[in-house]
Amino acid sequence: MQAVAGLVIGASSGPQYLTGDKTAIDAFIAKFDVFLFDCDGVLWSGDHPFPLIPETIAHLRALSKRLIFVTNNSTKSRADYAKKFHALGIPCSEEEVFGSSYSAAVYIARIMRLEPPKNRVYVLGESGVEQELAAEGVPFCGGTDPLLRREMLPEDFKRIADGSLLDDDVAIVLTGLDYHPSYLKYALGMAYLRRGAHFLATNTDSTLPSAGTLFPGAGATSAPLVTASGKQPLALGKPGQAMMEAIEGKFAFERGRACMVGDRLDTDIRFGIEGGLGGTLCVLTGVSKKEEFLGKGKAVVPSAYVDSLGDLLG
Ligand SMILES: O=C(O)[C@H](O)[C@H](O)COP(=O)(O)O
Ligand SMILES: [Mg+2]
Repeated sequence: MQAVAGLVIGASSGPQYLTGDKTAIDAFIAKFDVFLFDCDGVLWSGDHPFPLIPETIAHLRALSKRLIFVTNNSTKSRADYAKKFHALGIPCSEEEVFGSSYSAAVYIARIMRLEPPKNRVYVLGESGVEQELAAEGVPFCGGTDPLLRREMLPEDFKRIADGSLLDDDVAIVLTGLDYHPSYLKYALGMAYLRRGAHFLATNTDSTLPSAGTLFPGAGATSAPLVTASGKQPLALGKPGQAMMEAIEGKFAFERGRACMVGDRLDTDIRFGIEGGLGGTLCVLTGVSKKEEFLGKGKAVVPSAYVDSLGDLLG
């Protein structure tokens, strides 16, 4: 069974527990041609891969499964991720990575298509966002600009109010996971939103699983701007279906033969279920715990779950 509140799909026998059951694991894998893999909390925790990840990925490739790595972590570009995969010994090509920073850049460049010069993006986030915007030819400012990594000075209030510190070509404010937030960066973001800029986010995950624990996520680093502006951003990562359409457009797969593998119910599993995928697999090495989906009346329930991704080796 997999479900989102009010929408129940398949037999109501609850999610299948696969760990240790080789027959069930092989039968589950055989149902799918394509696996969409979340990254943080599934493949690794920060820079620490979970056990047997390279072997599991190689096993699925040997079964001719197509693999797409779908992460909400916007701090890295697809090129950065290909390097990380390589460094961790996980076979993967840049083409197989689809991150929320890429999703946002594609949405801005190919869907919004704002006319220059008033098409610049003010970024609250890290270099992954900037790299993907640059790859799509979208101009940007803010982000990793070292001039913004400083204290807010008294004269900054006046210069933001009179517009002399603002870029008149900014038409979009885009937030992502930001490891360098500052009052100045929020004040500039607020000023652009008050001027009518579109408010977008790569993702709004509340927490980031890393080093075996949880840290503030992208949603936490953009929250001050949400509170100050009273506006909610359009999120272009999971569980948003704009990302699913973009992935399907790029990889052309049959949704019924695809499985979403993730550690987070409100992003990964919801993404797979609302996307009408054939199945969802929850991995218990990250954010969500089995108590959150076992038992009656649970809002988001995966098709199956394992303790760790390496359990798929049986
Ligand atoms: O705060 C964040 O951005 C998220 O915690 C992080 O992006 C999650 O990445 P994912 O699990 O989708 O790879
Ligand atoms: Mg995750």
